[in-house]
Amino acid sequence: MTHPAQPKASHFINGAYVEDTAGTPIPVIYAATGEQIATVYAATPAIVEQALSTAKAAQKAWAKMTGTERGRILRRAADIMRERNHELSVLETYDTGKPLQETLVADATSGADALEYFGGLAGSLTGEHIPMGEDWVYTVREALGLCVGIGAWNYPTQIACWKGAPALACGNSMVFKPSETTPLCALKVAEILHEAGLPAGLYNVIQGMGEVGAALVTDPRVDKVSLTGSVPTGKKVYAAAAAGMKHVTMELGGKSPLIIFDDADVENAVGGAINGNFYSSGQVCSNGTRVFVQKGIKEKFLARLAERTGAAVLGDPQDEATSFGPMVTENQMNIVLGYIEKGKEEGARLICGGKRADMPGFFVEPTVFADVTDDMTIAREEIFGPVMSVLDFDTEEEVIARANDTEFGLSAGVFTNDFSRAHRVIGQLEAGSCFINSYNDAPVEAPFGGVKASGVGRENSKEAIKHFSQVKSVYVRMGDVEAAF
Ligand SMILES: NC(=O)c1ccc[n+]([C@@H]2O[C@H](COP(=O)([O-])OP(=O)(O)OC[C@H]3O[C@@H](n4cnc5c(N)ncnc54)[C@H](O)[C@@H]3O)[C@@H](O)[C@H]2O)c1
Repeated sequence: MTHPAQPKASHFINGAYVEDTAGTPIPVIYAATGEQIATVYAATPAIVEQALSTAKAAQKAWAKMTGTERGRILRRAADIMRERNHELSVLETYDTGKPLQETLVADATSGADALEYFGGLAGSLTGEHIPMGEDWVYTVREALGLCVGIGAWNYPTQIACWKGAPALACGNSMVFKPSETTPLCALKVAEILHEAGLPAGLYNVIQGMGEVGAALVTDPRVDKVSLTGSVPTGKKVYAAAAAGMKHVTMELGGKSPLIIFDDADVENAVGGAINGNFYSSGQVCSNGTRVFVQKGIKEKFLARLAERTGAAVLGDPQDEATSFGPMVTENQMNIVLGYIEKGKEEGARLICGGKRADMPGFFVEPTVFADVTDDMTIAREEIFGPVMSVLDFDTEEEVIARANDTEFGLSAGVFTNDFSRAHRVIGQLEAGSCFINSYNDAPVEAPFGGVKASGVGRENSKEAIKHFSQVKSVYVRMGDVEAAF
């Protein structure tokens, strides 16, 4: 019998599901059991061509509609997503292995927030009037044209919406390629957008590995590329886009610092460290995986952290009582286990976890290492799994320098009851998305993105509008033209 997660077809192009079994088969494996639940096929060159030519042809008429008309469709899609939240959350759990307890509140919900927010903004996208004496300049905010979105595997619904919603609000069309690891959810986003009244051809989803992504990025018809992925992929995609002088948004990886001062509330700091390391089994780009704890609070912090981490419920992710799911793939599990072994070898002190869980599926226990030093591999490289490194520090000045000593700059957090210190420290941290006495909140109203190797541009908020549109300026002369001859 066909599994309920199996989509109607692999691709969604020009308002309809499209299949082409000539492409490489991509098995969809449910991470909690290891069983294959669906198959999709990578886009062939013919499918890539169909998606790009459709998106190119549909864009101009869409950009001519008023923002309010475009926004109404996005807001209708948001309503449909909320009505179907349960069904979409179950699918997100099949796609990623993340527990339903999380997906019910984080994924389709966040996707719907983006559609609603950018739907609301669409009618307000205007230019400026700049007086120049008798003359004047006016500016017009215009769409970029055809945008490509490329997704990572940790938030397939959210990423499809965080890229699609602002792109469409500004009058662009999009071809979205989900990660080959989680190909299912973006198809539902496309289906819902069209059900809400989106004209055919404006939001297309095609499947495939890196080479399909590369074919999209290098196509001369494409005006902008928005990637969520790792730093090595980001470097390749950014370079390919630069060769065609295309706009980019790069949402890449991190190794973010979370700094806990002696005067912090211990329960809140432990809660922040758990949210910043173990949510989605640690598969979150903004995670605060270098937890710097001031020496006076260290043992108290570690004791409560170990106690509370012991309360994680590993199990069937479709059971709402489960609070901690598997790694997305067997390969990702092995990468994470490799880092855990490195941590042990390099002399970090294991506080809890530290191995594969004794159950089916790709589960790794939530793991905490203490006495981690700055030069250890687990403190330097992005692990993308449930491995928290706790490092000691003495002074504010010292911790700021150590926190910034990384190529990454996605996020940073500070826990302290001294608010002048909180703002002083955050002001000196090299990171794009920061938190004070909290961690990993990502509301659509707040800009999200990184500095240094963690990325270029911002998603969400009004900032995203700037990255999916461009400004035309028009000088208007009221008098005669003076010329030299
Ligand atoms: N900053 C953010 O918003 C954010 C959010 C989630 C994940 N991430 C990062 O994503 C990474 C994990 O995701 P992943 O393993 O899927 O990343 P990845 O870099 O392996 O792949 C990302 C996407 O890029 C595609 N791709 C690969 N090579 C390509 C090429 N040459 N041209 C075009 N596309 C190509 C892949 O098929 C996939 O869809 C982590 O580093 C994580 O930190 C960042």
